[in-house]
Amino acid sequence: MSGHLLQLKNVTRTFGGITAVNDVSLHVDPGEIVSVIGPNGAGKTTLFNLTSGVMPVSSGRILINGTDLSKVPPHQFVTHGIGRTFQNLALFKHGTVVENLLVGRHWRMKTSVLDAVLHFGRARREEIEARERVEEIIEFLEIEAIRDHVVGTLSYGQQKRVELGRALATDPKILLLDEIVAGMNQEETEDIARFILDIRAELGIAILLIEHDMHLVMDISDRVHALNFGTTLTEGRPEEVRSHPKVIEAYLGARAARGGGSGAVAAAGSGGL
Ligand SMILES: Nc1ncnc2c1ncn2[C@@H]1O[C@H](COP(=O)(O)OP(=O)(O)OP(=O)(O)O)[C@@H](O)[C@H]1O
Repeated sequence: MSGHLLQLKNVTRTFGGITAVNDVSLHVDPGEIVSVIGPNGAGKTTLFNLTSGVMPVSSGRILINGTDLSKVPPHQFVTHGIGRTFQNLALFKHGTVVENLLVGRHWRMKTSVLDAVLHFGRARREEIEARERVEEIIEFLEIEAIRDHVVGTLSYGQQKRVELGRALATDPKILLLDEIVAGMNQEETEDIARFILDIRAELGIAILLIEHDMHLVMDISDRVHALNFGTTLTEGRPEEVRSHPKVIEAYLGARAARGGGSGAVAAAGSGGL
């Protein structure tokens, strides 16, 4: 058994002729905040999709607390403690904040519909627990004022916070955050940074994040894993990775290929890469 909370061992994913993720190994220990960085197309989202069970690996292994997830059906990754947010909001826009958070909770509840009929008492207890947990998360994320608002009417920053809440409602051991601050203003970004640190400190949840915002990466990460063309460039403490020649080259190469700077490159540049 490995001592790591999450461990990816030589993970590869191909799409036809494209190797989106190529022999990547990484780990996250309890209480750690680890970031995955890399220019557009580096394989970050694919790596997240593999880690959260959205798609299977072509080869390699993913372990959580030493348990190999290769035989675990995708929808059960969540019951093994892997929670995530998505790059494009994946909330139920017509539902309220509370309803969206309850959906997250239900993803990990044990009671099936048949169980609910046969064991009404247990189902009811779980439902009460779910509502209590959702209320705790609402308080934690300071979204009491919008708890009964329809999600589609909320600002983008608020919706992102609800998505964070829905992922927390699954009671993850590790939370995968896919570009959580993309499209946010500075104030919203600072709020999210604070929540990420609080999630680790107060809830004891480890975090793996994909992030283009280099200020955020440098501020909150314990370790950074840099990818390019699906392959690990380097891994280490934020300042080591930022100044690593291969990382600088990858970002400059991406900028040159694009004929300027945007997205990852601009963010990386502004972060002093
Ligand atoms: N479903 C798919 N089918 C075919 N190719 C894919 C698929 N998903 C990703 N790819 C390819 O895999 C490579 C890695 O893509 P991925 O989206 O993982 O990169 P990324 O680092 O997340 O990029 P970005 O920063 O733009 O989100 C790209 O070349 C992409 O075109």
